[in-house]
Amino acid sequence: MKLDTRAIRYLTGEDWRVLTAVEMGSKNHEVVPTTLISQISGLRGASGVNRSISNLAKVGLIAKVKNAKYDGYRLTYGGLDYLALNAFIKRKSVYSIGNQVGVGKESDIYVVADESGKQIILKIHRLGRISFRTVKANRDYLRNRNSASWMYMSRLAAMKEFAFMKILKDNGFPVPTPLDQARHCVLMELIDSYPLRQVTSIADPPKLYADLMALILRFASQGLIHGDFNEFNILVNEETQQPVVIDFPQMVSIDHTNAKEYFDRDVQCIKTFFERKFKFISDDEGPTWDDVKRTGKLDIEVEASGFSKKQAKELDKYLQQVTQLDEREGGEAGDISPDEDDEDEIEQSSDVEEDDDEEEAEGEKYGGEHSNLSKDNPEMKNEAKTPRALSSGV
Ligand SMILES: Nc1ncnc2c1ncn2[C@@H]1O[C@H](COP(=O)(O)OP(=O)(O)OP(=O)(O)O)[C@@H](O)[C@H]1O
Repeated sequence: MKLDTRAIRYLTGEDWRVLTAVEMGSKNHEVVPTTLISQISGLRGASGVNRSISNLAKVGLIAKVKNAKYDGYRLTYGGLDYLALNAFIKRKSVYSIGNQVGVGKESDIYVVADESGKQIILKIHRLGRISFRTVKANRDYLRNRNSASWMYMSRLAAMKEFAFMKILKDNGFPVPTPLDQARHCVLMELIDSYPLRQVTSIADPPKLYADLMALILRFASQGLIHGDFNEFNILVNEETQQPVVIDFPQMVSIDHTNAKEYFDRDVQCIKTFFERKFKFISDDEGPTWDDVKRTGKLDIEVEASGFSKKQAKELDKYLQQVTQLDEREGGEAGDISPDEDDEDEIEQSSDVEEDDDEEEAEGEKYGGEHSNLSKDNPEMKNEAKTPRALSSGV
C-alpha cells in the first residue's frame, strides 16, 4: 500500500467534503450508498456529488462496491491517508512528504517535513493489512463484521502510540518526541539512528545490554511493559551508542493478566539477540518479575490522556487475536491490504485503480522482516531531504 500524494493538491473543497462523507458513512455502513454520501456531504445538486465521487474513485481514494442490495462506495486506505494528511496540513504540522524509510508489519514510515523544513517521521498505522488465509470466520471476527474496523483499529493504535509516547517523553524516557496525531497517523521526531538489528558497530555490547535491561526495569517501575522490546524497536545511535525505543501499540500495564509473560519475553528477546549477534552472555540472569518494584503509575495516568481504558481493551483484544492467528499460521499470514482483500466485491470498472501486482510485490518485501529502505538504498535517504510540497496554495 503506497502513499501516493500526487492527487492531494488537485482535490477541490467539494471533493474533500465527499471524501469525509464516505468516511462518516462507513462508520455504520460497510458500503456507503450514494444517496447517503450526498446527504452527509450537504452539497446541493447531484451532479457535483457525482463528479466528486468519480474524481475520488479515479485516484483510488474511494472504491465502488457491489453489494447484494445496492451499489455504493467504501473508503480505501488511500482515502484515509489523504484525510489524515489534510488534517496535518491544515494544522501546519506537515508541509511536504519525502520517502518511505521503513516498513513494519502493521505500519508504513515516511520522512516528511514541517513548514520550517524540519524533517519528521510520519507513521501510518495499517492494522488489518495482515489478513489471514484461514477460515473466513476469523477474518469476520477481526473485522468485527464491518469493514470500518480496520480503520477504527488503526486509529486506536495511533491514539495509543501517541498517548504512551507523550507520557514516556514527559517522564524522561528515551523515546521520540510525539508531535501530532490524526486518524491512523502519528507524527514524531526523526531519530537519526538505525534499528539495533542493523547497527554494525556496537563499541561495548555489555554496557548496551545493561542499559537495555535497566530500561525494561525502569518502564516496569513506572507500571509499564513495552511488549515488543526487540532489535527492531530499539534505535541505536552509532556515535553516541544511545538507545531510543519506538513502537508502542502493544504496551501494557504491569497489572495486565499476561504482564509477567510479556516482561519475561522482553528480557528474553534482548538476551537472545545479544547472544546471537555479539556472542555475549551475561553472568547474571537479567531482571526477573520479582525485581519489579512499582514507584510510579504511568499506566494509570495515561488513561487521562484521551486514550481510554475501554479503547485499550478493544485494541488489546484485536492484537491478541492477530498474534494468536499469526502463531497458528507459523507467522506466514499473508500480507494483504484491506483494499486487496475485498477484491472480489469490487467492481472492476475503470473508475477504480487496483494495482494487484504492486500489492504482491510489497507482500514479498515485508517477508516477516523489516526492511529499512533508507539504509539499503542510500539514494532514497538523500532524496528524502527534498520532500515534495503537498498543498498547492503555498
Ligand atoms: N522516529 C523514528 N525515527 C527514525 N526511524 C524510525 C522512527 N520510527 C520508525 N522508524 C523506522 O521505521 C521502522 C518501523 O517502525 P515501527 O517499528 O514503529 O513500525 P511497526 O509497524 O510497528 O513495526 P513492527 O513490525 O515491529 O510492528 C523502524 O524499524 C525504523 O527503522
